[in-house]
Amino acid sequence: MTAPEGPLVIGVDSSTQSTKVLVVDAPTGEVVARGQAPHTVSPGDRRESDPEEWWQALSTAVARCGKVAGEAAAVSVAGQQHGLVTLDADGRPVRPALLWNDVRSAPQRDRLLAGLGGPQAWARRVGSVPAPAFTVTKWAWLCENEPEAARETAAVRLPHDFLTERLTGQAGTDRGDASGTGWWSSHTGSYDEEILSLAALDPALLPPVHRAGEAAGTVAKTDGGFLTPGTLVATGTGDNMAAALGLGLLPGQPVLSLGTSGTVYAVSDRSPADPSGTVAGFADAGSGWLPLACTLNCTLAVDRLAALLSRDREDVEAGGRVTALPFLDGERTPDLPYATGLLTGLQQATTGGQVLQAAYDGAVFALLRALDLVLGQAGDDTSDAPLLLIGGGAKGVAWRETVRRLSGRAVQVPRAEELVALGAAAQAAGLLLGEDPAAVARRWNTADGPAYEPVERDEAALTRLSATLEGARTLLDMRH
Ligand SMILES: Nc1ncnc2c1ncn2[C@@H]1O[C@H](COP(=O)(O)OP(=O)(O)O)[C@@H](O)[C@H]1O
Ligand SMILES: O=C(CO)[C@@H](O)[C@H](O)COP(=O)(O)O
Repeated sequence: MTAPEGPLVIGVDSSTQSTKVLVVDAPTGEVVARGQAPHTVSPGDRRESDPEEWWQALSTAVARCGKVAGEAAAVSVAGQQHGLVTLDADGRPVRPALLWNDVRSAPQRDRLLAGLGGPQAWARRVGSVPAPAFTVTKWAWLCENEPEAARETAAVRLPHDFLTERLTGQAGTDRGDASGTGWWSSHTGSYDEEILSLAALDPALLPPVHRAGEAAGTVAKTDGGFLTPGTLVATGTGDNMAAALGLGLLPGQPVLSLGTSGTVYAVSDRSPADPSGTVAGFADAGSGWLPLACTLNCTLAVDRLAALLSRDREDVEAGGRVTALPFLDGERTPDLPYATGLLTGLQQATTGGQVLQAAYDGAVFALLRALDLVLGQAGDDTSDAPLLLIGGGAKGVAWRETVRRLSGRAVQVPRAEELVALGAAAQAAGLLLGEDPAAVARRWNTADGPAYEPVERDEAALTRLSATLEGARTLLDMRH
């Protein structure tokens, strides 16, 4: 079978909760088909998923797009960042992948920080101070807790590398996703041997890092023949880098993404280095950078509180003095990996709707607190730019109104949904057409959507949240 010539391309978003696939017309950006399939994440303290399930989900989601998927000339896979995928000599997972939101590697993170001379040394060297999300901390956890699994590992991959390699039969990653490992420097654009040695990871286990715009290969063969052999495969990238591409983002445009993770970021022409560790100095999927802060408790935490209160997620009420820090899974921003959720200010008159609103406030507060630092690292004036609101939560009125009230900024909600998959599609289209993927996305007008005027910032709520966070630090830092 010969590979199709286009104009269709496929963009894949293999994120925490599901795989989403879009078949897109490369010249116009029109989405002609979409498919989705869920993932399983282990409950309790572990956050693990089986990479084989991602591969199956990819096959199912492509099949759900219908026959048109077989007509695509190029494909690109974006994936949740940081996850540690360990493969044996036959390319089979040695164990389930340790995901970005698994905080069990917090003690190993602390030791790695000290081993290199503290947070400043890490920021200077690789652009980021690793959180327990970073792959390097997960590898250290594996070596310490499951040394046999570490010994059996013949290849270390990120989620999107694993899927791309399954498609092409060739190892490779990209600079965006590599910058979330902790062992690749976004300053020098190379693996850091001293850090690899500190983490006891053999560099031979790692994939080569493709340059932006390079092909990762072509579809070699797929189990169910779900993509046509010979189809071009772009490098792919991390999901946040893909969303930035999908928006055709330019410096000076801040983004707030509401998904399983909450993220705030901007693209930048300068290489970030935040010694406080709040801002990760990621590389983007092109030749620039993506200073970003990420929270662990966003849509799932608020949905969980809504479920506990037996309320619809939109059923919020204003008023009262209740304050919530919804750190149900520990938290990364602020850096409180051992935290649990906190509710304070409950009174006889407090209503369930006010408690739910407080959960939204707490989740958004954590992101907005980090946004100023992100924009400081990016270094571009964003004062006139609306905050671009994306991710599954951007569909919700309660999320949008909370962001407006606590930020005091204008907000724009792109009409295009699935910006991660669209960014991957733009990468595939860029490869097919020989164009810059971000320029392709700008031509597709993916950021267009309703704009909402600024409203007065709710300083009283922000002050209450700051005071609660500072007052409860000891409690939130306590190991349970
Ligand atoms: N209409 C909606 N209103 C508010 N939130 C929504 C809506 N639809 C989906 N969501 C939220 O979106 C989240 C998934 O977001 P998404 O960005 O797809 O996640 P992921 O991080 O897995 O990519 C769900 O946890 C859900 O809470
Ligand atoms: O850890 C980060 C960013 O550093 C997360 O943003 C992950 O990339 C997971 O993303 P989602 O599944 O929530 O999209």
